[in-house]
Amino acid sequence: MVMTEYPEAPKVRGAMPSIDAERAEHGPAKMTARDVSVYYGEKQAIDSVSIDVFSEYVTAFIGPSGCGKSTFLRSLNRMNDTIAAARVTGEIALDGEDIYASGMDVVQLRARVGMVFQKPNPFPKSIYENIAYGPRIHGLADSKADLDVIVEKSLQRAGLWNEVKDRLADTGTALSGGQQQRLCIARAIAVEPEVILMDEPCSALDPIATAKIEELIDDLRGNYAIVIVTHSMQQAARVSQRTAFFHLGHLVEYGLTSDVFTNPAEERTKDYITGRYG
Ligand SMILES: Nc1ncnc2c1ncn2[C@@H]1O[C@H](COP(=O)(O)OP(=O)(O)OP(=O)(O)O)[C@@H](O)[C@H]1O
Repeated sequence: MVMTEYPEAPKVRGAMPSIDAERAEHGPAKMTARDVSVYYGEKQAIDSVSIDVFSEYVTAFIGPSGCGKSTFLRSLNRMNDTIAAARVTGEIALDGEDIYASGMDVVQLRARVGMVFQKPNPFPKSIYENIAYGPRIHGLADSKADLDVIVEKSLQRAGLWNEVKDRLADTGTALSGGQQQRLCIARAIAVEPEVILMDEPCSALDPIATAKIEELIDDLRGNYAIVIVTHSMQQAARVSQRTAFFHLGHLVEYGLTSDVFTNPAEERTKDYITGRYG
């Protein structure tokens, strides 16, 4: 189903004029959310959030604990479907197509909109198999040779190839935490996603492994729309070009990262980035 075009940018205060200008330059957003609310049973966790996500940028979701960042992130590839009490209203589109439409193939959607979790979660299989599994089930390889190429390319892109090329048969769970997280990123990349959602991907990692993931995010920028939930404002400032500030289930402000951090439009954003709560 093709959804309505949205000529107007979502009505959120912040640096929208700049985003409007870039939208004019880059064309339509990769993903659009309009009036999205998410409930867990009776409890509302997200209230009428509208946002555009572009392929050209890394977009950071920031805000105090419990404000709904992860909930909203999970609604972008229907991971909330796996939570029985969760209900999503409003519209979310990928290239203009309603991802909650009844005919949507959710397995295919989650390949197009991949996800990397807080805690690295490689399959308890070999490094090779961790990467090969997705392309195989999605029919992206015709032969073992094709699969070998995909595995190598994905590990290269995730900056892990040189570290693991001689031990592809070893189990993925035997790698260090940072390597496991890069393996998970390689696994997401292997099925040729258009969007990669990252839910606090560095929170279980030490500073060196964190720096490597941040470098990797920067390398991947522009090839995929990347959305990252982070508790670290320094990280948001380092890796993202767009920042969305959430508070109590609302999207308070969304704009250029540089503007959100140096000249926020909203008092609540200012209080958060200056450490008055959170
Ligand atoms: N599976 C669930 N069932 C019921 N309520 C939930 C569930 N997951 C989250 N919530 C509630 O929804 C609200 C938003 O939670 P969410 O985890 O999305 O926030 P967050 O901003 O990502 O928090 P954090 O930064 O602490 O991870 C919270 O009140 C939380 O308790």
